[in-house]
Amino acid sequence: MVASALTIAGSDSGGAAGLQADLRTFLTCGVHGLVAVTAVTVQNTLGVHDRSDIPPHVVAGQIEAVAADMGVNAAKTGMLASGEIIKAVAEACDRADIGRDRAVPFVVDPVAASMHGHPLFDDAGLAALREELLPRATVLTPNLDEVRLLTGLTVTGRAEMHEAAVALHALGPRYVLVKSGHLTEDPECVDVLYDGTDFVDLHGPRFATPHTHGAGDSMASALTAGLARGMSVPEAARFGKWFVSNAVANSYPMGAKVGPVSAFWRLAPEEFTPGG
Ligand SMILES: Nc1ncnc2c1ncn2[C@@H]1O[C@H](COP(=O)(O)OP(=O)(O)O)[C@@H](O)[C@H]1O
Ligand SMILES: Cc1ncc(COP(=O)(O)O)c(N)n1
Repeated sequence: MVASALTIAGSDSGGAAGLQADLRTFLTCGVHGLVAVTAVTVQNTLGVHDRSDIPPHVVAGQIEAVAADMGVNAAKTGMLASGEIIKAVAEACDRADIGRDRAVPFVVDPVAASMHGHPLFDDAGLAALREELLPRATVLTPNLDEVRLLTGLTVTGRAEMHEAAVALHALGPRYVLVKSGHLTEDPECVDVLYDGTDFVDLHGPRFATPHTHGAGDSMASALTAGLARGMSVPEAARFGKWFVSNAVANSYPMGAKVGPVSAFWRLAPEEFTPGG
């Protein structure tokens, strides 16, 4: 049986982040990708220039249609665009048995802004994220900007990442995975997983590349793929960290500013020989 993973996310026309990064990661991690599109962004390496949100009932409909017919082994969120979409997602996830303490593990990546600083949801979205999604999350995967938005804590070092994980765990998720990409002074890139009792430090090198667009989405979607394939949360977190470290190591320039991380590093070399 091929496992399936669902991403509930926005489209990035630049193909670096959003549902495009998620589907590419699912593919290279050997799971079938299912999608509930929340918004279409007009985006390139310079920023998010425009967007159109999908009606909430259409977002919910996509989740329920694939869950009822095809089955979902794990699900994740990315850009959720608005409070109304978040409420519709929460209700659809309940109907599809997605969420902590339910059959289908749920990774909530609390994407609040693009790396260029453009907001990807409004104030109502932040309130709905706290009330509706954090308590439903099997794993919450914030970056350090999202930590500040959700807790008010400013993290400048590894010890503070542990404090932030404790504060976030109190908001309802089963596990918290705090991502360390923004601690640019740290020679290593150590993410932290916390289950309410124990901390697991996920070690990895810090690569000196400016091209990290889509790193967060790739980490969360590899983690989701691991869960879909039956890994435990700590195992899937290690898998996600391993996947994204390689994706950052193989990132490439494209466009005027920050280029994408690569999911290609897992693909086999081209075997077709023209005329052969
Ligand atoms: N320069 C880097 N070298 C190695 N890993 C990185 C680097 N930047 C980010 N990562 C990894 O990519 C993932 C995303 O990190 P982060 O940048 O904090 O999130 P986001 O992309 O959501 O802002 C994390 O697992 C982090 O450890
Ligand atoms: C549609 C969409 N979803 C998510 C992100 C966040 O990714 P990043 O932090 O790499 O900009 C994005 N820029 N666009």
